[in-house]
Amino acid sequence: MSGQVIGIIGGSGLYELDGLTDVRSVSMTTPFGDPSDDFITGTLDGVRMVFLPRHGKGHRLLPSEINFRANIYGMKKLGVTHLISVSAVGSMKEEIVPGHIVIPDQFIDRTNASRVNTFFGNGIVAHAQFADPVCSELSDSLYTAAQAAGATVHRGGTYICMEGPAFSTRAESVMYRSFGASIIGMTNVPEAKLAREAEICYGVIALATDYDCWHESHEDVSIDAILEIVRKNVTMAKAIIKNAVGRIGRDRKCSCASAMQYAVITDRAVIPPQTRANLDIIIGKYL
Ligand SMILES: CSC[C@H]1O[C@H](OP(=O)(O)O)[C@H](O)[C@@H]1O
Ligand SMILES: Nc1ncnc2[nH]cnc12
Repeated sequence: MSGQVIGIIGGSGLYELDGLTDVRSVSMTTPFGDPSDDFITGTLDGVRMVFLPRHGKGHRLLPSEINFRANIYGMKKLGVTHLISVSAVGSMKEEIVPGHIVIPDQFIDRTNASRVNTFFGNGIVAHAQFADPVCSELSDSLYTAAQAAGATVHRGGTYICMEGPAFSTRAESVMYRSFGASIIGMTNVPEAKLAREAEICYGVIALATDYDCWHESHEDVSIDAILEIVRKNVTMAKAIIKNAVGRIGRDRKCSCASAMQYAVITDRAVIPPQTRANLDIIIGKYL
């Protein structure tokens, strides 16, 4: 059994993983509240895995209702070193055709303050570096895994994260294109920020499902159209995950595992005991 533990957060249409052995369901409450659902742990090709459906089983949670902190805390507590987000996204570029896969390398955050996207506060201040918001090593593995699964895959691109739940207006969609966005979704930015704070490598497998509402010769985005593309591609998404598992190295050569080493500015002597206790699993080694 290898040292790495791979977490998968399944997005719209991915509510379970195939092929796991030694499967267990882990129910957890955290100092930050309840995760989206029970975590499913198991082994895939000799690698320990943890799976969580982002919106809960049966897709019960709005993007704004997801307790991202509890989800990432739970992943960290279960030993996850590499976290893969699987997400349905709108395409903001002609060449990213519905059915294609994108491995994004940048984000633009258009969510609002209703999303809690940090473990800090309550007497402790830290500022993580976020210039490169995904792990490039993990993203390389996802890219080659997607190619091996036969996907048409785009390496790099900017994911714009909107609040939702309503889809964008046409004016917003056109504006996001002028920002240079490649894809649009509602979930990945809080997750990426919290994964960085928890020193977990984070990478994204984004499945383009629609052209949002900017494309003059395509239908405006609808749930029907998204689900049709997701259903057609869920087997491929699972194949990409399976291929990726064998490609993710045991040794982390990236800087994700020490991302918070110099990030905490607060005088250790004034950190409230409860705040310190809540953060023990996340960055206790620096406190
Ligand atoms: C079901 S359409 C909109 C919904 O799908 C995406 O979710 P996820 O990232 O979890 O796959 C998008 O972000 C919206 O939450
Ligand atoms: N067009 C879109 N906008 C936001 N989230 C999405 N998820 C899938 N398609 C989307």
